[in-house]
Amino acid sequence: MYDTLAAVVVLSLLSHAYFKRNEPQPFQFLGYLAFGSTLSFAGLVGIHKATIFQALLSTILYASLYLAVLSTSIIAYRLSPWHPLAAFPGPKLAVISKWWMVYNVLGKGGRHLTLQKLHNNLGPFVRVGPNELSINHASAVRSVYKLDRAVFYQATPSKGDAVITVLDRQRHATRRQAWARAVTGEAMYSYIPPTQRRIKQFLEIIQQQTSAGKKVILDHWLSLFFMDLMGDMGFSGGFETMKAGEDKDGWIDILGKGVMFTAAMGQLPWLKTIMMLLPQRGPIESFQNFTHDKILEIQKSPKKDMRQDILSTVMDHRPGSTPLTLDEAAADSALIVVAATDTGIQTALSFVRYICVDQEKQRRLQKEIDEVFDQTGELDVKAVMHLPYFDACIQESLRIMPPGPFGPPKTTGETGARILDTWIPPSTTVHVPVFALHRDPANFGPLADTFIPERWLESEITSTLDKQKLLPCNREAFVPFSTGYSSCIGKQLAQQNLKIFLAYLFHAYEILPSSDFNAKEFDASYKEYGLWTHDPFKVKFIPRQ
Ligand code: HEM
Repeated sequence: MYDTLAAVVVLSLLSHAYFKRNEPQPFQFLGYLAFGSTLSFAGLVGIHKATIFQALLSTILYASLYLAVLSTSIIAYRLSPWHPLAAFPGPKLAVISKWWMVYNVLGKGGRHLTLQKLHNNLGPFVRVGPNELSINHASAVRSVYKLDRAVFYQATPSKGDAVITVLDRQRHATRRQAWARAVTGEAMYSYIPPTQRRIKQFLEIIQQQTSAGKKVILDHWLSLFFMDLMGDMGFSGGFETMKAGEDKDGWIDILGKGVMFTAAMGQLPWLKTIMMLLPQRGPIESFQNFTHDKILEIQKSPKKDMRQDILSTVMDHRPGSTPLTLDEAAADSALIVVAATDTGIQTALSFVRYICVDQEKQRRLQKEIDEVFDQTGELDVKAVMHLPYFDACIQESLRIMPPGPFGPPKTTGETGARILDTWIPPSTTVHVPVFALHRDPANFGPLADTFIPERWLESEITSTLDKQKLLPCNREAFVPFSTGYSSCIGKQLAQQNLKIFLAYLFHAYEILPSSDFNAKEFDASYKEYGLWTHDPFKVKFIPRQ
């Protein structure tokens, strides 16, 4: 008996040594466990002539002992001075298990603040997982962002890869070229007329709500606006949520939950194999049906009739490149909505949130914007792209509340990497905590938590405002769109959408927060789940003369 128990302990320790190098998939591990248990059961019955009941009990005992020793050995190793990341400080629970991060994302929604606090206390390198480091330093940004993507991205709940989840660099580059054709250069300008049509519709709704004396829940209408807009740009139409006054299919909600799911499960990518077995019902299924129909529509349409939308351009592969599979096209379709809606909503919301509480800033902004509208109310789209104060307000909105507060996770791969003159061992996941970086006084001065667009205007820093308070303004530490080979390909399109939308809005209305608005409470309501959630934001629109 004792010999067998000792053998189980040795087997556990040996399998830990093996799994450290060859991490098994969940079903593979269960397969090993089932195989071992079957051997034990058969041996007990066949060789030791045990009864079935005795054999079953003993097998359960051996399996439990095996799992207990394996877990203890893993935890002891992670906490030990022999672990390659032992020199980096971090919370014990984070060092032991990735579930610490999952809890901080799903359980608390306060990961952005947890990371900020940890860095304030422990310095630029913090161990936030058994094999993961958070690196909060402006000079680390470029070295981190040029590394390969971590397996985090493989947790996305879809069968095929979207451009954003492709790990292979060459395949990613080809997919990215197709996206570049769809959302940059000439293509970008073709989206201006549909954008203006949607803005007109949005303004009409605001007018109706305002003349009926209603307060407007801005985030609700922003969600519908960006959803309809991306329906037009992405698929040549298909969403009419503003008209309905609601997202009746629940797609915004479900795609947001998909991001939350990835943010949490990306910590445990092995869980995807299990999750994918669950039946996908409700909004996710109806969204998949929608994209499936659009994909077939594009596949069937003759080339000369190709529509000018993101999906058809992304699917229009060039000679020599592999066409997208149906699953890949479906994954890119979801990305069109995920990448562009919530990021747009959150940026526009932060912009309005900070401008509407400060009349001086709002008047200065409107003065600048009014100059690019003619007498008939027509906007000079080219000119609106080059308004310095407007630009500074958008930068500041993206700095203070970056729509992607957790930086893209990368891996040091098989070779390891040198970051900030520190050697990071192979197979370490590293990321830059964007929220903490953007709010760090080392990068944005003592008023890093305050919305001050002037910090982006060099002329103002040297003249009117107190230099001490606004400097430094470290552009290297400003990464709302990420940077490097996998940075946001839609950056310019995003800025075009936001500028045209916000220019029309502030040209037509003076915007005030509702009388019960409490800035402190509202800001404290922000929770980070890979994307932001917060309390509703109600505003009053006052038509301008
Ligand atoms: C304010 C608005 C936006 C922000 C702040 C933003 C931010 C980002 C960030 C941080 C990434 C890198 C994510 C990662 O690597 O995990 C990214 C990637 C991406 N974004 Fe955006 N984005 C915005 C709008 C858009 C728009 C309008 C589009 C196009 C319709 C778009 C398309 C993409 C795509 C396709 C990628 C993946 C790029 C690649 O894998 O090479 N984004 N975005």
